[in-house]
Amino acid sequence: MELKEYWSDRCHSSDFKLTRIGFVAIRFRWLVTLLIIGIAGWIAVDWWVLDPAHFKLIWKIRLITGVMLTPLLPLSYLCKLNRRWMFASLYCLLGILLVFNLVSLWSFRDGTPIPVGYIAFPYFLLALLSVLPLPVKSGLRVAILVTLSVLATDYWLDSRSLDNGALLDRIWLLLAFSLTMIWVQVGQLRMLLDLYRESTRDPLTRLMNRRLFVRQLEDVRYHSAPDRPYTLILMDMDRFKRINDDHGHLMGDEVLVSVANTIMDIFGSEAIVARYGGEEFMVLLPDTPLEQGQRQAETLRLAVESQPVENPLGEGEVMVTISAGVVEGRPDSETQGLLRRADEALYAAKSRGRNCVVAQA
Ligand SMILES: Nc1nc2c(ncn2[C@@H]2O[C@H](COP(=O)(O)OP(=O)(O)OP(=O)(O)O)[C@@H](O)[C@H]2O)c(=O)[nH]1
Repeated sequence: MELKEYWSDRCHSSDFKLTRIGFVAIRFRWLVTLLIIGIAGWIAVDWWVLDPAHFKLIWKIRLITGVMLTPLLPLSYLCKLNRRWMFASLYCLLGILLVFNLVSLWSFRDGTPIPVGYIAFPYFLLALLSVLPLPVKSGLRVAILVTLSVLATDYWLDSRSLDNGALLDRIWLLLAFSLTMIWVQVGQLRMLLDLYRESTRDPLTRLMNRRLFVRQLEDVRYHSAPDRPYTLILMDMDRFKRINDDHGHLMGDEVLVSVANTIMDIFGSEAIVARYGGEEFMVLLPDTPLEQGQRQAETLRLAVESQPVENPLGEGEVMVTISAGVVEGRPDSETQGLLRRADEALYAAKSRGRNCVVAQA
């Protein structure tokens, strides 16, 4: 877990970004629904608390705010598409609510005592926004926007209210609520990151699992240009059952981890590597033609063959080999068809006696 993951979403994987945005979209929709009901429903309280002349004005302000918030409900379905839509929706919501805060406080400019619900509104808003799993940078932006808008509103309506200790008091409260909001937001982001990793990583090798790999494959396929093919390598350990039977499952696990490390060493961060099944690994090489992918698979095969794995119980070493099937994909290749072809190429490699690479155009 790195600190920069909490500071900004720039270092999150594109798949996690989409997962988080989908999560934010759902919470955002609930937030808007509650705000519409709450802001409009508060009319009943105002009818009870305010004098009739004031009530005549304030119920209209509340109703207009409710109506202005309504388009954010359909917008929340767009906001799950990408982060730009997400932030546009969030700032629209903030804009409407801060204007509501300004106009409703302005309606008390004649000196009528302001009910506590109106004074507390910006703090309530910060508390509500803590339900969104935002990184610190986004939380800070929201907090600064709310703080500046509240101080500007106060200054505009009554510059004396910010004299002496009043300004410090306001800033202190806003700071306390902002920090709490950011703290809760980051806590949720951390929980989401943990759950995401648990559901997309293989616990033994820490490589991505099949579910995430297929999503990544679809993403690469979608973004690849017609003249820039990508290559898929499906590899399987040879006679792995025998390793388990002869040396025990602990040794089998050690071999899987060792091969996973070798794959990462050979392909580096350019490739998308997954543990595809029990003793199967998959490598996706974006922007790589078949011949190049075949050469890299051969390099890997030789590397695995030349590195015997030491038994963790200190009972000697085990020789390991792999077989691999290599296929090339284009933007119009169907995901399932591509995976089936890779499986057929691997089957061909096994049929040829194992410890070999078979490429199929
Ligand atoms: N230790 C260990 N074994 C596993 C794991 N996942 C699957 N296996 C074992 O992998 C073995 C796969 O055996 P088979 O499918 O028969 O294939 P194989 O023995 O490798 O033979 P070929 O693929 O035909 O070369 C099974 O015995 C599984 O129990 C794991 O996480 N750890």
